[in-house]
Amino acid sequence: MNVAFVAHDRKKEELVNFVVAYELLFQEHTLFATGTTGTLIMESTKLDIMKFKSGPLGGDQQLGAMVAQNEMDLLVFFRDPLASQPHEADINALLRLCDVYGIPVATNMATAELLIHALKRGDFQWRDIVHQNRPVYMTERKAKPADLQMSDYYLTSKATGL
Ligand SMILES: O=C(CO)COP(=O)(O)O
Repeated sequence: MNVAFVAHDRKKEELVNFVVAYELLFQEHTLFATGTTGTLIMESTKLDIMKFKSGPLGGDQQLGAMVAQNEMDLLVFFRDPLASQPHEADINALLRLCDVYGIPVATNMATAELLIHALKRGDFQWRDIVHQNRPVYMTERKAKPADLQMSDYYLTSKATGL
């Protein structure tokens, strides 16, 4: 499955700890993240993550583009409910698109735990039906972001340095 991680600054440590705890499970999936979140997770794990731009610089919108293609299967987005963000519009747009396309979203640890156990159990298999028309590289369960060509996806932090 394609899984995306995003966390606002005061939630980043919580998200990194969460991903570390389930690193073995996440190894089996194709991972994406906004820039800083992805960097922090990669520093604490051996996971390969395709990093988009930092959230305020368009990362939420890049993830939203994947959602709009129905290519994202799970979004773990630990947002900060006690701080306003300069890119609030982008955040709302991303979450809105997840509702448009019926994408499972966890915005806090409790929901993330539930969804991760569902992922482990195979409860996300219905997403394979959605992906029937996907290119092969996106349906490969074990495909790692490193195996993907840059041209396969949008501009990422690997290309932009952000
Ligand atoms: O701001 C964000 C999501 O709205 C997160 O972006 P970063 O992971 O780059 O900090």
